[in-house]
Amino acid sequence: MMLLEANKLSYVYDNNRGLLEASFSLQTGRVLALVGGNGAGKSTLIRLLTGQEKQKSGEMIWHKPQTIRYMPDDVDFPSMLSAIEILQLLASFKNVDKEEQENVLRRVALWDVRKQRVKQFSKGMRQRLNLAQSLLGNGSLLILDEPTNGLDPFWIAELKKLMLEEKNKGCTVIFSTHLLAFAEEVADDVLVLHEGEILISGALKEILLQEDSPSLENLWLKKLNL
Ligand SMILES: Nc1ncnc2c1ncn2[C@@H]1O[C@H](COP(=O)(O)OP(=O)(O)OP(=O)(O)O)[C@@H](O)[C@H]1O
Repeated sequence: MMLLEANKLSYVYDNNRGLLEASFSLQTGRVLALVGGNGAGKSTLIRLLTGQEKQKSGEMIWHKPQTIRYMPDDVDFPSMLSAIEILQLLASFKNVDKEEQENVLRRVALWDVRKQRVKQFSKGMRQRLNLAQSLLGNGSLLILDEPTNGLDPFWIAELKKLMLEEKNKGCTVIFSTHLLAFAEEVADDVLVLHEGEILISGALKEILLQEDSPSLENLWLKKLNL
């Protein structure tokens, strides 16, 4: 079932960079990877999808109203609060009960340190707390901005499992990443951005077959003539 259609979606900053006339569509229950190099436009697109910014031109048609759960890329938690206090605070906005808060903390292995101040957390632990808060609630669309940032290989593998669990519950997942192999392992669909424009978009397996490319990395390098 169609979830979203973007038609010539643009958000251009004063320096003429940003996202330029992006057109794509997304079906419900799919996992979409937004990939591309630094400055390609991934975060700009995520800001439009999450409603943090409004496009300057073009349109975004949601075929079904969505409750969005969101993992930002640079979260600054109040460092004097503990992990459980932060989660309780965020859970109160989403009407999530205590049991679910506890489950989520266990899922990201922060249960034992839940009473520690976030100030004492490593980068990866803060990122796992960020992941935990995004998993709270029942939003039908989960948007993750660079979720692998700061995670070690074990947690990258766990993240993959968590994302696929959400997909299996019927949730649509959109995430951005620089890790092309990770994108290939998790995503059904891919949107490759380059300098604000869409270079490749569609079902990943079909694209690789059509382009006769062994991997997304190979295809990306080929398209950029690198
Ligand atoms: N606030 C801003 N003002 C001016 N230009 C901006 C602003 N934010 C982003 N840009 C420009 O828009 C383009 C797209 O940036 P964006 O942050 O969306 O890229 P990205 O794909 O998320 O990059 P990265 O992988 O480095 O996080 C870049 O050229 C960037 O310089």
